[in-house]
Amino acid sequence: MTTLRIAGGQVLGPDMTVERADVLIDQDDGTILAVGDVADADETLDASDGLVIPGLVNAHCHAAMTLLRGYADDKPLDSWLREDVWPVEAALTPEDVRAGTELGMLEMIKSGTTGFADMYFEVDEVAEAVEEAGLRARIGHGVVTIGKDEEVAREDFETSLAIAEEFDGAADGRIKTAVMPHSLTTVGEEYLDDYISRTRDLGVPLHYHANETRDEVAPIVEERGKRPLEYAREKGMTGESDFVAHGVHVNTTEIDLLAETGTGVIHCPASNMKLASGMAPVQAMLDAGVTVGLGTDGAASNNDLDMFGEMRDAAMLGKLAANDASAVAAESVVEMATRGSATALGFDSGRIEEGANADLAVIDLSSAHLVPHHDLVSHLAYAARGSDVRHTICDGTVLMADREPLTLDEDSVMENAEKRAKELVERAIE
Ligand SMILES: CSC[C@H]1O[C@@H](n2cnc3c(O)ncnc32)[C@H](O)[C@@H]1O
Ligand SMILES: [Zn+2]
Repeated sequence: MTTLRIAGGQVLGPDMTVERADVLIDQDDGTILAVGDVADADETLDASDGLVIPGLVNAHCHAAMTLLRGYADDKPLDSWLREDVWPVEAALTPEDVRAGTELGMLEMIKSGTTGFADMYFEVDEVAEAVEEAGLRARIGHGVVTIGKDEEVAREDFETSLAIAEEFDGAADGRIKTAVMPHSLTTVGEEYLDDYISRTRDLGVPLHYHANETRDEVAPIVEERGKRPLEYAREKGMTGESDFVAHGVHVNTTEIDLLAETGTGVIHCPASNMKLASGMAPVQAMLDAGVTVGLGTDGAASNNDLDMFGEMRDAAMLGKLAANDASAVAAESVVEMATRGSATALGFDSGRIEEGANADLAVIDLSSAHLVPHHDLVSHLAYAARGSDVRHTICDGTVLMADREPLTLDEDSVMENAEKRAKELVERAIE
């Protein structure tokens, strides 16, 4: 057995308390062996002046959309997608998706994220990139059927199922999959019965955008006389392993439905603010017992993949939404970004405890904006930044040490993404 000791730091425990401790990792099976005073190990990573936290889990994103960062801003969801994003995405090549995914993962590793969920296209490229970068991910091919002939729409769903089957368990189990219909309005009902039942046979989760904007909820209510998540339940799309992105416009019946079925909700506060989609009732969902995780969404609607920013946004927006300064408190957002997201994605991560996946980040506490150290959980939620991350470890492997990424070549990833992004946009607007 090869062991790694993260030594000399303070450690954030699963109950959100902070204690002085070392963390011992079994690098062969990628799990935490012990938390406490650890005498010896094959290798040591220094965490003095640091706080060891569970690696953050970005539970909803489209990593390759880093190529569209800053390409189209200041519009609402529907026109942003139809006028700007979808026309460019139509010109994406597999190499573009690879380059954008690598850039997204570089950004995530640098800011202490060790796991993510990704809905996009060219997923075989995404899978290879995840394997190379060393992160943990639940990935899937996003299906859109509106505006497509039946044959093409069915092909899209077949791709999503085939990808889910092929890559589940890849990269030594770091990669898991899901079938990912884009949303309840962009996928036709005529396809759901068949493909949802085949997803269940495959035994993988479903992940889709739901209740993101008022404009998306209204037609479902008008046409079907029921709320979107009631429609989703009727179609068999809610359950313990399933997770929806956004859940902004959910009423009390839908909140109860989410809690009863165990369906996870991934809160994306920055994207919801930027596209003016609305304020999710996060405290009400937490009070009802819904599993709530946190996600950045794509970098084109955020515009970064920094989960520290997302925690801060979630806390701030949660208070406004509830009209209550005590709502969505620091502990709640840290819990959401770690265990909440990990649970929603089905990862045994998000907690520093013997037996859990060794997915960790070490935060450097020595910067001016983190002094004094009254309450380190408060700092994680309100004051820390992605650039405070010193080391990132996933599955027992060190992905970044002393701010130097080890699995991705930082300069060439950035250079390639810059070039591909420029050529992509030129091709798309030709
Ligand atoms: C079919 S792959 C995923 C698809 O989703 C698009 N997308 C990015 N952000 C959002 C969002 O906030 N709501 C809905 N859809 C979104 C992305 O551009 C891809 O086309
Ligand atoms: Zn999204």
